[in-house]
Amino acid sequence: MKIVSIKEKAVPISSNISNAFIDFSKMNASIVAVETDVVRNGKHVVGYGFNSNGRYAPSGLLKERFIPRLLEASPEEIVNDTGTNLSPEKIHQVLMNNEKPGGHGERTVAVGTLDMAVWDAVAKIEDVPLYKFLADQYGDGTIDEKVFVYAAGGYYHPNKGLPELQDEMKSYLDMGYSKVKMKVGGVPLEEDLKRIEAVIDVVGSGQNLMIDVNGRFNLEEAIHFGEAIKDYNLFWYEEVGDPLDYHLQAELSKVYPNAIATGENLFSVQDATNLIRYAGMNPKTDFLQFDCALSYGLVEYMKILKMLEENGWSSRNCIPHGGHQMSLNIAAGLKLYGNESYPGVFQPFGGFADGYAIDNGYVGLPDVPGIGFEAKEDLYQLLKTLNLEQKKAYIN
Ligand SMILES: O=C([O-])CC(=O)C(=O)O
Ligand SMILES: [Mg+2]
Repeated sequence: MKIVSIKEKAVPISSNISNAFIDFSKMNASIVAVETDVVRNGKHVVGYGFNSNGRYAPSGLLKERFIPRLLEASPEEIVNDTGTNLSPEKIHQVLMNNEKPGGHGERTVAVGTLDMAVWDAVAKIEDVPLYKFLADQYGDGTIDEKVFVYAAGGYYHPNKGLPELQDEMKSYLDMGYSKVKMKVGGVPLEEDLKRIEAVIDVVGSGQNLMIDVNGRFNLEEAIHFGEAIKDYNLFWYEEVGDPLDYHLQAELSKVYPNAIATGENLFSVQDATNLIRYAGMNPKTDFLQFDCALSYGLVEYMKILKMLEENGWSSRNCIPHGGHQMSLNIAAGLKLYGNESYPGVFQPFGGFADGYAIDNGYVGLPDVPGIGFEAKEDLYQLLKTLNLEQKKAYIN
């Protein structure tokens, strides 16, 4: 069993939305296809992956370093002990060969992108959905039949006033979501409070609303804003300060009484460990948003889950960032609390399988081999363009 070829290209996911820290006018993402020599249904098994939104396509890292490194590995270095499938753990080792610890940078995104494609291929070779493979091999053998998902949006956007913000949130409720998320921290406090109240009017209660600062506030602003919103009793107050400022997080946790969420910009098990050690977060109330596609992939994410367990946290504290099907599979197979979803933005990467409507804030998963990209037509059409280029390359 071997990897025959790996293709990568950068595709745009740009739009004119902004959060409190960045706009998305130049945002893109890498898509990859890992083709194996294993034949299923008369064709080579191909695993697909992509990086989550918020970090740019790591094309250079993939093309110059990680793809050649994986292609140069011998079959013994990448195949499991029984020789029946690829080993994501061994492939992780190969990819991380000659990489120093610390300073994780955006190599974590490159490795996370390839890791997604490897898991897709592994589950396709087993001929089962990834969530089932994870539950059987790494979990307790059972799956969550439906997964909690919330609708993330509420971005700042030119010409978007309160009525437009309310219409957006109404549309998410109409789709079947029960909780929604909006951006804050990009305009003066008074204006954000009006935006929050306008959305609570639509969703009925602060418990149906999350707010996301995208790391904008310093400690004083974090506490001041927290004081102003605490009586709304929001579902969570997200990524309030710089993601690596554990002191800010710890000081905020002392005074803000409701749930806090963070972690989408922590990219390694060591960063996650520091958060749990030093940031004063509460395993009874708080949420962790590590996104495997940005942070060395599921092999690293499982190390994070183990670290959490050792520190008295549960997988049920986790609701990953990114709104992609990879984390949805992890949520169902390894029993997370739920997953993010972007019904209105970052298409075709956000959202789930076609024909699986959201019902009262929960979504089901398709019974197809792999991650399920083939059950999401717009995404599959995009991913397939990698294969077409591969075929052309063979003819030339
Ligand atoms: O706006 C973004 O970068 C996305 C984000 O933080 C989220 O989905 O939580
Ligand atoms: Mg966020």
